[in-house]
Amino acid sequence: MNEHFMKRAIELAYLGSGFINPDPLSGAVLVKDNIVLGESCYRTFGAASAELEVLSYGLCDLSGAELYLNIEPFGNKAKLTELIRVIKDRKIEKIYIGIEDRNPRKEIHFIEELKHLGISCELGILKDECEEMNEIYSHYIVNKTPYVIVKWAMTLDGKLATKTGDSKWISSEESLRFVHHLRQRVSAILVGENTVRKDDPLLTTRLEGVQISNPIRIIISKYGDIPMEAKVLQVDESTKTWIIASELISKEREESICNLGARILKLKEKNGHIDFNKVMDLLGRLGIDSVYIEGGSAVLGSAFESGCVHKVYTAIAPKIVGGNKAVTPVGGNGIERMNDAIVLKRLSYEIVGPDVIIKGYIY
Ligand SMILES: Nc1nc(O)c(N)c(N[C@@H]2O[C@H](COP(=O)(O)O)[C@@H](O)[C@H]2O)n1
Repeated sequence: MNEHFMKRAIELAYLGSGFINPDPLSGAVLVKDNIVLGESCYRTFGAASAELEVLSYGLCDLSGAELYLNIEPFGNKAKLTELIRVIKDRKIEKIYIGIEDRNPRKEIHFIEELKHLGISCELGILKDECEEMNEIYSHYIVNKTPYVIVKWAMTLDGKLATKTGDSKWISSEESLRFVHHLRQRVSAILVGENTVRKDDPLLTTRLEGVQISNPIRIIISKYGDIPMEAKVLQVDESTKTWIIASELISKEREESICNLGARILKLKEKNGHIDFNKVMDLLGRLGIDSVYIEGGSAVLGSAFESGCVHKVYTAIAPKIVGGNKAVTPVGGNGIERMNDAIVLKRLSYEIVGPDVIIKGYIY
């Protein structure tokens, strides 16, 4: 039964995806005598917490009730003190918490405070699910650099496109929908200028029947060498674009891109390249907690070589295109010995339509 209510808290928490970054996804379920009395989740950045909201429902007697939270409540001292006061006043008997808040600067240790008050607390129900849903928060709050997720779709023979560069579409409609759920979760989506030139992608989130939030579109383009009519340069309130360029970008290019509403972020070149770790440091400083890299091959090569990738998704479509010139997913210099290969950890597989989606972690 405990897992059942925690599952519901997780489900609710996911409704905040894309709307509350860099705060954690949090859901709350209030239960008494195995009956759900209230449910809430954190869906708007800066709004009241899910826990406080669920406890303020109605005037019914909550003594002996239990509260299910996917993550330890976060926030400043005043907010948490108020929450603890309400929990005590309303005589909540037990609190089940999925995972602790990893914030190294937290002002109140919520679980310890409750224990001092004699309120029972159980930590670790559905821990793995709770960890995964808040992996972005848990990373960013400690490191202040974005959590980096990469994804590519490839054919069964490991190609990103045919030898002519044709890549639409490798994966199925079902896989594409899966991708849009990933886009919804993150603060930024990143591709290289070659992908913009070849695919002219929109890089927005498109999901039917769901309120969507578009990630900021980030394009790595040293000299802003992308067509002015590219879809990613058509910017409005809901579709922001940032170009990461070299400080050597020409004044004219910079002006034309900025006139379209995109923002240019300039970094020093190192050996003719923009250092990926510097990109991540900069984005972290700008409050970007998560970056989802969709390619192409050169950008994925740099991302892996820089060591900044945390999580990988690969959609493998049951198609074979052949050709030595057909590009493969991860470019760059590559390694010499198989023993030095990056080996993904905590692997899982999912059949999505006709494709297989592999998920794994670098760390
Ligand atoms: N999941 C997936 N399946 C394929 O078959 C693909 N070719 C890609 N490519 C990526 O999706 C981008 C297109 O984005 P929009 O739909 O225009 O927003 C493309 O540029 C690749 O990054 N992905």
